Amino acid sequence: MTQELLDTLPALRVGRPLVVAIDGPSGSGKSSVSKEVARRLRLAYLDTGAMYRALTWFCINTGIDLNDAASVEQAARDLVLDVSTTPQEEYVRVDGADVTAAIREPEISSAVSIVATTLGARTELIRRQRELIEKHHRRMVVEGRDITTVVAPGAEVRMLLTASEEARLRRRGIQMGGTQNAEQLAAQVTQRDAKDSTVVNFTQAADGVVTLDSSELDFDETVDAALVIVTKVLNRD
Ligand SMILES: Nc1ncnc2c1ncn2[C@@H]1O[C@H](COP(=O)(O)OP(=O)(O)O)[C@@H](O)[C@H]1O
Ligand SMILES: Nc1ccn([C@H]2C[C@H](O)[C@@H](COP(=O)(O)OP(=O)(O)O)O2)c(=O)n1
Repeated sequence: MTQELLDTLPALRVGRPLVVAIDGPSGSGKSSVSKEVARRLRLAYLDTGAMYRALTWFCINTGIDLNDAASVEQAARDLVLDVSTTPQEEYVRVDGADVTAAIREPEISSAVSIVATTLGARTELIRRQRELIEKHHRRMVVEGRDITTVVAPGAEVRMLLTASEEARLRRRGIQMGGTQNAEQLAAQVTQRDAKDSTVVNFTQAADGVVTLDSSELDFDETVDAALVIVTKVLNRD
């Protein structure tokens, strides 16, 4: 999709709200595709998964028992979090410390579901996510697991990005530089999704949510298909 064509869309005019909500399982391409979509549409960008990861990092590093729901919930309220909201730069800071790389470590990937399934912690992070969307005048691509259904069900565009399990495991394996064996990858992708699915549904599209299956598409084709969905949905309204 050419930039010229995108730039002529009336719905993209500065000042109009345009929230693009993208959900999907691990390794489906949410972060990378959403970031590029935000760049092309000149919108802000929020990776909500990074917030769950940052809270997990904070709990582990302050010795909070992840299985103690009340403590995790309190930690969510205490967390001093600064997360980037543009697709041009990526940073996550907790109490001013840069944890951008640390929150991607396998130790965090393995533990994050315990935090993400603590409902009180979700309530607090969802509140912060909505606040960030408002702060950016509702002009933002927001990606995660419950954006289309819970965080921003009123988003102008709602998409479920999927890919076969095989494609998702392969992509994550390449992304981790071949450092993880099949068992470790399954723990970080398939088993994590199974646990996360107990509190949010990101495997089936809710009413009004458009599914984009990227199994047979490469990265550029997926971005293009996502932009086609955005323009179609906006032209329909
Ligand atoms: N359509 C695609 N085809 C091939 N690789 C992809 C595609 N989409 C994303 N990727 C790559 O797969 C990896 C996982 O993508 P990522 O955006 O981190 O997924 P998620 O945020 O859903 O976990 C990244 O290295 C990314 O560049
Ligand atoms: N809106 C969200 C975003 C992420 N989560 C949870 C589920 C995931 O296990 C973790 C980390 O999310 P993240 O998007 O970083 O995960 P992947 O990039 O798919 O590995 O947070 C969530 O429950 N709700």
